[in-house]
Amino acid sequence: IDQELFTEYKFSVDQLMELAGLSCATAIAKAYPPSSFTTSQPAVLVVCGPGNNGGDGLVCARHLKMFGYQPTVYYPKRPSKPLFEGLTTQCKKMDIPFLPEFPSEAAFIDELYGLVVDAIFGFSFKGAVREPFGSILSTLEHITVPIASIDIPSGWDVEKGKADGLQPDMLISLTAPKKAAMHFTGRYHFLGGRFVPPALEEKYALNLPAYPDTDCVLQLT
Ligand SMILES: NC(=O)C1=CN([C@@H]2O[C@H](COP(=O)(O)OP(=O)(O)OC[C@H]3O[C@@H](n4cnc5c(N)ncnc54)[C@H](O)[C@@H]3O)[C@@H](O)[C@H]2O)[C@H](O)CC1
Ligand SMILES: [K+]
Repeated sequence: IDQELFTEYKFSVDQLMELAGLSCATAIAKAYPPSSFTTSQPAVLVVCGPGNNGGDGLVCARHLKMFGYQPTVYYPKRPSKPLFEGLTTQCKKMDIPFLPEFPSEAAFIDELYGLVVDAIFGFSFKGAVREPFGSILSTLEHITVPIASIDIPSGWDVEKGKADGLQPDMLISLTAPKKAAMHFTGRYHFLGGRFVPPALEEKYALNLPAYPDTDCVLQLT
């Protein structure tokens, strides 16, 4: 589906990433309004990985800032491609800080942030997790503040999930929930990425639920 959106339907990655990231920020604003934060500021740590899932995270961070949150980004592996360089510059010019190092202890994250956005890996994650992401995921497994995962909880097999892996409080499935979403036990499951043309939806019998009027997200659970 992802391939066909680009090759047959002539969407650019930038376009879909913008809609995906906007969906994520919108879903987060619905589940965790700034007034629900117990930290002095609605501070959000957005952890971005090396692929398009990380790009969704950068877009999400920019929209969160627009929505009145205080996002901070951690982006350790930055591809040298205009798309990611552009998204990084846009965030920096929005005064979104980029952490030089990942907090060494889970307690530091709990103290400073009210929410963590997991934009590390999406549907292309495979095999055993490589550094620096192994240590990052180990730390995230021990935090107590909620985690909102973009598309798939990072480190999970896209179909089988990972019983002893990250257990996010929120999942924002993009385009359509992946099979692993069956193993999601958190409080909020949203669908985002309202960009699938009806012909493509029919071809793969996606059977997507209807989004409410003009909304870019739909709460599933
Ligand atoms: N059509 C859509 O639904 C859209 C989805 N988007 C988002 O894109 C991701 C998928 O992006 P992709 O670039 O294909 O890959 P990932 O971000 O999932 O990760 C690839 C990245 O990670 C590295 N990697 C893979 N396995 C490992 C590992 N075991 N250890 C360490 N690193 C690993 C790999 O080398 C790559 O660098 C999808 O989920 C959505 O979030 C788009 O925004 C567009 C529309
Ligand atoms: K993720």
